[in-house]
This record gives sequence, C-alpha cells and structure tokens, in this order.
Amino acid sequence: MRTLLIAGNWKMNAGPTEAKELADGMVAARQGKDDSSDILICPPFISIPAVAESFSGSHLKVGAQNVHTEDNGAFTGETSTSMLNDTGCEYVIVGHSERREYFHEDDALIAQKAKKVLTDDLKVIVCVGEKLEDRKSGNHENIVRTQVKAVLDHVDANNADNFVIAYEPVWAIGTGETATPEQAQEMHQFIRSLLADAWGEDEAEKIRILYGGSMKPANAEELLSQTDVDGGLIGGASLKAESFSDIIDIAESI
Ligand SMILES: O=C[C@H](O)COP(=O)(O)O
Repeated sequence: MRTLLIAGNWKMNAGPTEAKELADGMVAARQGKDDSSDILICPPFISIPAVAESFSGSHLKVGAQNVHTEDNGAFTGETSTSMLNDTGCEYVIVGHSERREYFHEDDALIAQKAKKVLTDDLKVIVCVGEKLEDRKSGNHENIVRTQVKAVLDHVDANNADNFVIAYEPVWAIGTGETATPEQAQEMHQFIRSLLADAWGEDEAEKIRILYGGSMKPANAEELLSQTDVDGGLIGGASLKAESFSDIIDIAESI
C-alpha cells in the first residue's frame, strides 16, 4: 500500500510574509488530525525558511520547485541541493511543464537534476505530461514514455523509495479543465508499466505517481480513488489553507 502524497506547488506566489501566514493556516487546519498521508508544500525558494519555521514540530513537510545540478559556483540566480538540505527541504520538483516551456529545460537536463537530487539524499518529484495537441493526435503516451525513460535511464532502481512521478497533462494545468479519472488512471497505469519495465514489478509498485492539473476539493475524490493515483500535485487550490486542507481530508477518507 503506497502512502498518498498531497503536495502543494505554490509556483511564483507568496513571499515570506504571506507564506508564513498561509503555512500557519495549514498547520492550524491539520492540527489534531492524525494524517496518514504525506503532506508537502513547495513554496518559492525565498519563502522556504518561513514555511519550514511554521511547519517545524508538525507533520507537514517543505520542498522546492527546482534546483541546479552543481553544488555551488558562478551560476547567478541558482540554488543547489546542499542549500536546500540546509533549509530542511525533503523534496524537490523537477521538470515541471512551466520549467520545460518557459525556461527551455529538456529531458537531459531534467534527468541530471533528478539524479543530483537523489544523490544528495532528497526526494524527487519528476513532472511529465503531454500538451493538448499530443492528446488530440493520440500521441500522449509516446510523449510521456520519452519523458519518463529519459529520467529512468539515469536513475537506479535502488532510488525507488525517494522517487515520485507527477503526471500533469499540460492542458489541465491552471485551466480548470481536469483529466477524467479514467484518463488519469490509464496514464498512471502506463507510467507504472514503464517503471516496471525499467526497475521490475516490485519496485514499480512502491513508486508514487501523483496527478496534477486543476485538482480541487470538487474533483479530488474521483481522481484520488483511482488505483494508480497516489496523490496530487496541486497548484491553485494549494494557495488557500481551506481548499488544500479539504483535499487532504478527502485523501484521508479514501
Ligand atoms: O504543479 C502543479 C500543477 O501545475 C497544477 O496546477 P493547478 O492545480 O493550478 O492546475
């Protein structure tokens, strides 16, 4: 049985002051609840310490939205895994479609980032997902296969415990349009088959595959009930303590 992971990606929202207030609200919302799911928030880099301070002593975890592949050096504007380890981060998202699209990150770079995260004892959430035209042309599995295999070619099976995939169809991100539960299950099952091909059935069964793309309290139950949907990577609905907490309640009831 895989532990569900409910992860919030705040993207470029909430500076330290706002982040602290929002994180305090989440701690208050989960206080006294005996959550069995893993709960994670990935704020902007600059707000990670504020969120970590707020979460200390609670069961909520903090992560990052991106990372560089080197430890340190002349890389203006970048942040390394050792810096993230110093702030109490446990997870790092890599390969989000917004990084692929706006920052031109390709599969090779994303694979390098994933490897670096795992090497430095952090957990990685690798994002994959097709664009609308790929879905319409029926090419969605080929796109996702290429994205997943690019990373698996560089990561060993013994990292399975620290390896998470997020399937985020690009056409569902921030659009209000969600994959149907059937579409999500079909793709998650396909991704698990790719993991099994690379690492064997036993390891593939351990790996959490999150769904992301307009997940909210109104649709969380039908998505999270799918056999191969092991949590959510939530953007907009993670920017309010109440809606994020409502999704956690739904996860806990499944
Ligand atoms: O990382 C999160 C995803 O991009 C989903 O964002 P969204 O829930 O606002 O659609």
